[in-house]
Amino acid sequence: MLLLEGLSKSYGETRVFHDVTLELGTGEFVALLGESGVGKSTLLNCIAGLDGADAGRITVGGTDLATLDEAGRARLRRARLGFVFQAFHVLPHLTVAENVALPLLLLNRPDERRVAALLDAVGLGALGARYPAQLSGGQLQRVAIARAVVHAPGLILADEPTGNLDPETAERVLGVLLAQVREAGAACLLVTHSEAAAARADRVLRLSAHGIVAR
Ligand SMILES: Nc1ncnc2c1ncn2[C@@H]1O[C@H](COP(=O)(O)OP(=O)(O)OP(=O)(O)O)[C@@H](O)[C@H]1O
Repeated sequence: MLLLEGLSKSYGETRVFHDVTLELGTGEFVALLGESGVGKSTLLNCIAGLDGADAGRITVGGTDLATLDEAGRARLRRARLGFVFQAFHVLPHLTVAENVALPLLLLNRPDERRVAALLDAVGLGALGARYPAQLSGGQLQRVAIARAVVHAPGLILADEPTGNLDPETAERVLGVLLAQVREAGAACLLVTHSEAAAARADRVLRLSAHGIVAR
């Protein structure tokens, strides 16, 4: 589902990562660890086509991102990708339920039952009519997780999705991500500092300035 080959990225003189190679198959749940600032979020942004790598190749579902223009990358993101951003990026003028429904609307596949089921699954079943400003940080994080998986994407990129959650709630949302992997066959790359989250993964990798290695 995802193939990274010799991926390198610098910001000016600062090398972020170098020669990253990784293959992530359908139905695989992989945790990516690494020190703060080592480039984990930047790597996810490159995979999503939101940032550009300096060298190497990114293939998502058999498509080389370099062969797509901006509109093509946006289409690929919409159809195949679910992204849980570290900063959530929940839209403030939409309700919780509308935020979660958005990926389905963009694909012309509205499905209120699916939205309601996912809100229930992340423990927000009673809060669908609220606006983001009326939620806690951990609740916003769960909105972002429900939104990332609502359209059953083939590839889920999750940046610290349990960072603001208590252990029990964290376990619950990991279960939602795992269900997408185990039952819907998604591939999931989970960036985390949490050992509990890493323990649920099929493989645990570590990103350093030299590349990605198995931990
Ligand atoms: N737009 C940018 N311009 C310049 N440097 C940047 C930019 N974005 C990120 N960086 C730098 O690139 C490095 C990698 O940042 P990134 O956010 O990818 O790290 P991370 O591993 O996700 O960190 P954390 O675990 O703290 O979230 C950091 O040193 C950061 O300061």
